[in-house]
Amino acid sequence: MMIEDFFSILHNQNLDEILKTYPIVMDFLANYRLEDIAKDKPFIEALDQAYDEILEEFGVDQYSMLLSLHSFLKTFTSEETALASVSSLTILGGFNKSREAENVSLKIQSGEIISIVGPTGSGKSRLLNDIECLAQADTPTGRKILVNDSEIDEDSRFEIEGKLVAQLSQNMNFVMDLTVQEFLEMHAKSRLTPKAETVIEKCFTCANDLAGEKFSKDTKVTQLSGGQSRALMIADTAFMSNSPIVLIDEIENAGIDRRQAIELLARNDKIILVSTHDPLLALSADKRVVIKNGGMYKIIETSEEEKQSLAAIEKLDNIQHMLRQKLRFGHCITEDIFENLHIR
Ligand SMILES: Nc1ncnc2c1ncn2[C@@H]1O[C@H](COP(=O)(O)OP(=O)(O)OP(=O)(O)O)[C@@H](O)[C@H]1O
Repeated sequence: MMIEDFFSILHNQNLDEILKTYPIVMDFLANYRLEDIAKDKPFIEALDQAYDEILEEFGVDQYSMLLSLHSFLKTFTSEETALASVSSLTILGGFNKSREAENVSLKIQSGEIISIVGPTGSGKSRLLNDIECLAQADTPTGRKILVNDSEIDEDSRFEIEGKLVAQLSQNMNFVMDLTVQEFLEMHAKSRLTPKAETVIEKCFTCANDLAGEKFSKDTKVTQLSGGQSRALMIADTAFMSNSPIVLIDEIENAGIDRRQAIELLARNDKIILVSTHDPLLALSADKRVVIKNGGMYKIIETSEEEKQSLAAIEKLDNIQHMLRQKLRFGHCITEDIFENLHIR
């Protein structure tokens, strides 16, 4: 749908017709306490009648309210389209650091979780970056990213880039001195999130569940620990972003419940790529890409045997977690801990 179509719809169609096609518009109206507005006229005419008080309260005039609804519809429908329309992502091989051809290409279907493994400095983040910018043989690796088997032309590449991909990177540095509540409100507003208050509450509760140490809504985001800010961003991405592709760079250092985080992010048939050194995460994925010297070297499908080994890995992981907690809370590591675990 073209942008100007919405203008003509908003000018010419009665609100009840618009609501039939776009029920989400009710959320927009509710945000401005306009649920009771007359529905048997076009929006601007209905506003004309009795809503001066509300307009004044929100500090907007009728025209800016119209623009706001227009951009709400535009964002909502384009995100819905982006989400609905990505059924696969294909990475066509380019070159490794020695300029040898990568003889591997990978097609990822929606709903799949892919891990990326390889030594430090081998090129895992580079692969994520290629996907984030929807590379078209114009990055150091020469890789090409296809969406639904098609190349992406220049215009749509920059238009869809931000909507298609959400990235959680290793360093979450907040520059603005906002509280957690203000930060979530700002995101909800900029993404025109329907039912913003409920979603903000969900994000906050979920971030606190994921993070080892609790924080409050009044905590400044600049004061959150690495793990807490990562947890906040994961919850934010899970509940407020409609991007069909989520890229995660090394979640293991974050001090949060990693598997819970991945499961949360993988809702709604999203494509998830996670770069990791963590066996638990690597084997929780459907497939893993092994990176060597900057190139995709192998794709390994997680076998049944490997999946069954996850229970044992989880036990080891719990032991690590228990040791970490003991150290964190000032306890000493003694022989009897290992004897009780039958490790010695
Ligand atoms: N195929 C390639 N061609 C040229 N340069 C590459 C290629 N792959 C990776 N690089 C470069 O190698 C460097 C290290 O890569 P990257 O940061 O992706 O490694 P990593 O595996 O994520 O490391 P870590 O595990 O330490 O986070 C980067 O400068 C990256 O741009």
